[in-house]
Amino acid sequence: MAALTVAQAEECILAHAGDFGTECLPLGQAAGRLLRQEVRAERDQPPYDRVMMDGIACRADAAFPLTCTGLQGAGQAPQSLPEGNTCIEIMTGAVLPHGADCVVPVERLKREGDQISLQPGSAPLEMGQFIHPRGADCRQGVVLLRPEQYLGGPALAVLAANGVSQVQVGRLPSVGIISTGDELVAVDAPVEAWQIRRSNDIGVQGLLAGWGVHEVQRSWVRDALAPLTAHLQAQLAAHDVLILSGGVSMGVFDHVPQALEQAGVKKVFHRVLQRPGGPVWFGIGPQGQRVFGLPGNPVSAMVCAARYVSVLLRAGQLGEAIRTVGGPSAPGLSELRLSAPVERLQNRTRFLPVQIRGAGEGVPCPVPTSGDFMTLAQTDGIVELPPGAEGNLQLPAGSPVRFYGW
Ligand SMILES: Nc1nc2c(c(=O)[nH]1)N[C@H]1C(S)=C(S)[C@@H](COP(=O)(O)OP(=O)(O)OC[C@H]3O[C@@H](n4cnc5c(N)ncnc54)[C@H](O)[C@@H]3O)O[C@H]1N2
Ligand code: MOO
Repeated sequence: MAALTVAQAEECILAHAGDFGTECLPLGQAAGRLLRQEVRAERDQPPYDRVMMDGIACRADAAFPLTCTGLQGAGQAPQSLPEGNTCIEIMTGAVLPHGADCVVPVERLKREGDQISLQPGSAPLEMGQFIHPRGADCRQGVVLLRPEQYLGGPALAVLAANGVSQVQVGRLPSVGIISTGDELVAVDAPVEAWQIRRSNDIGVQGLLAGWGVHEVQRSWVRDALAPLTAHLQAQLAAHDVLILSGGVSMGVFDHVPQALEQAGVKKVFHRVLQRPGGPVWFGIGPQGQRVFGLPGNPVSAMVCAARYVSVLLRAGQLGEAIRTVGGPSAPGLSELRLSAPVERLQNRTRFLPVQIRGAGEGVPCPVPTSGDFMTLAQTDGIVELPPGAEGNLQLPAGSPVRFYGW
């Protein structure tokens, strides 16, 4: 099978993303999730004519001085303004008293006993001033949130304000992250001169945490077909999604594709026209598990997780019926402008690490090879540079490019 373009790989992932299902969560646990229900306004918002300033409520055509006949705070049932030149002392958030049609802030008033007059030079009263009318924000029954909505702070506040205490959201998958490679040792183990510490697995776990996925198990297996196959079978039984790193290129110890096949995982694609991360692998397990084989080089592993695993997670949380586009599961900048010219590649997509500067500018932070990952920690993500044509590889400063954060 020929290598796919990045767009084709994304389409394949979307077509095979399936549906992680829906779950009902108490509002306090729903932050960062994707909504899978429609939410309508429980009542008009604000639900009553709401006083916007601490001061008095009166009639706009009343003649000062006014006689103050009562005090009404927020959370109290509305009083009635008596006939004549009267007012009620009122607090922000209170219901407008019956019969009143304007509010005067306390800074504009002088008080002597129960007699209230206007400060000299105060503007004339206008009907409706400092009153937030019932229904001005929204009318009862209008659609406020739709499926696919990211539940950040403002959306959670809307849910709470409308009495939604239990919310239908996309379920998150359980993920197994598997490092392969005989050279890899644990972070806290003694390390020989010919060994390296494994870092891709925790790096991928960090990305998953940023997308709200916390049910994660990390494991390691050596480069041998039989143990790899057995480990894959066990991990497939335990998780909805597997993310492997290493062993997907052409070395004699790169057993991952064969072991996946033996474990019943059907290949959807292997290799994408991109750098880094070209050897990336994706397939479907016997019970519909989604399986990624990320190339082992650390920059490649991060790039492929940021670009492809993010697409699967978002799509699987939304299900086929409601999802419209792929992309990162959390909102954020999705397009940057390049701060400097960059070179595209011919016939393949280039993923370039960047720092975000100011309002949506991406500063290129190229790394010499996909094994140089120490400076990646100073970057915010990658931009996707589509292939360029021969003789026209340079992309000028200011060009808009798609951004994937980490
Ligand atoms: N003859 C060819 N050789 C290679 C090709 C190719 O097309 N033909 N592709 C190269 C590219 S591109 C990449 S990327 C790598 C991908 O290789 P693998 O996925 O098989 O990964 P490994 O060989 O197992 O490891 C590569 C590199 O990454 C280090 N590594 C692996 N896992 C981890 C981990 N969990 N934490 C930290 N570092 C890890 C590993 O030690 C190697 O140095 O293949 C090229 N070769
Ligand atoms: O994914 Mo490889 O460089 O393209 O390291």
